Amino acid sequence: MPPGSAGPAPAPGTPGGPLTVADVETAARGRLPADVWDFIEGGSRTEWTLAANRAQFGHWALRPRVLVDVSDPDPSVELFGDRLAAPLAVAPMAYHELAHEEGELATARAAAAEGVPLVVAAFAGRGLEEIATAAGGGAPLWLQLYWLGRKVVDELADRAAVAGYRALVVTADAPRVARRLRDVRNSFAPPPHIRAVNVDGAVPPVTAYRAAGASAIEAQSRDRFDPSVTWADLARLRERTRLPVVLKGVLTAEDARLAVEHGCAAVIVSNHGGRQLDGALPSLAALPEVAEAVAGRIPVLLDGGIRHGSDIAKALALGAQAVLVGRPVLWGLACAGAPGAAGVLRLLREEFEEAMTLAGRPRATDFTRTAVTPWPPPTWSGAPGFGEAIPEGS
Ligand SMILES: Cc1cc2nc3c(=O)[nH]c(=O)nc-3n(C[C@H](O)[C@H](O)[C@H](O)COP(=O)(O)O)c2cc1C
Ligand SMILES: CC(C)CC(=O)C(=O)O
Repeated sequence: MPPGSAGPAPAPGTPGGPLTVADVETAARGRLPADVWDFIEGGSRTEWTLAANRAQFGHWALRPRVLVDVSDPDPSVELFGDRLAAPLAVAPMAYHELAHEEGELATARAAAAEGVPLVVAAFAGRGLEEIATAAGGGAPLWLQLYWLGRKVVDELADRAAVAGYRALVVTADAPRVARRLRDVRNSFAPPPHIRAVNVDGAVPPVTAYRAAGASAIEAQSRDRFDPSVTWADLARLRERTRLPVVLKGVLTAEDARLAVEHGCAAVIVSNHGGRQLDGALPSLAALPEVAEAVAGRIPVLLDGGIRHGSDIAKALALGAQAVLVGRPVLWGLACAGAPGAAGVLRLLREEFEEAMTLAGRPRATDFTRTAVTPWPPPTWSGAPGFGEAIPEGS
């Protein structure tokens, strides 16, 4: 069944529509071909990191304050000179047309409707200029880059600046794409009509790497990603562009300090949604050490496993200024195109606003370290083990 062929499912916020991100996930599953579902949903190798990302939110509890005036909660935050409606952005994801035929154009409209940034992937299926037109100035756009050689990176960076993008996001955790067993079993390749148009010409289409018993995406990355890049390349890019350069895929204090020293405008604490180094620590677990190392010098963002407004609150309390959300946006797209993706973003913002109100923290910046406590308390015997799975849909 091609995506969207069953007609749109109700978007979150519409009568009878999904009430949670988990509801959207369930609805999306029935609407996507099995191999596309696996590509979106899956992680690398044993998928331990994928599960641990989610589980880690269950190891912190919110500490609500009472009798605070919460009559006018304000979830907005500022990043790179733009005011965001919530401390939320759409994480970069390749090939949105896998979820909906309008692809990134629909996502751009959704982000604009909700007033949050969209990070456009280097492997987007639509031109970065037409995505900017679809956003219509309503959403700040940031462009994600892979190390595809200096010429490609420079050209994309220049095009982004001309098209009004507000930042570059350099993904550092993928010298090549990890082995994702679901994609290997499915011999996964995107269908030929879905093309990474912004890098076409410079990179052979992913379908050229289609082979039985292999992931075409992994094969393409082994052929075309440059695994020799270092901090010096990042510094060179930063000197060359006037856009802020954000480093995505930082999980340690050491790399956070280097990112600051090399002039990064922000770091994104991320393990690529459990799709790269399996066994890497969950992003929420890495957040406190990164925030401490950065010490307020640049913004710290986080992605991986954000599924509830309370997850956003916990991430902010542990040192993030904002979070990015990945898969849920594709689920929303698969269900109902732009309104579906917008509905997911709105749901997360509304849940976050509720958490602010009920936790007695009326501004996003009120979620400081005292807003959370480890759970269960470390002294408890029989505390669940680190990384223990939490129930499906929680
Ligand atoms: C289908 C899919 C494609 C992705 N493509 C990219 C990409 O092209 N570049 C990138 O930096 N990260 C990519 N990511 C990782 C996301 O940016 C993000 O780190 C991750 O999805 C966050 O976790 P979450 O899905 O649990 O919210 C992708 C993730 C998914 C699910
Ligand atoms: C085209 C791929 C490299 C996209 C990606 O980063 C991912 O699937 O996680």
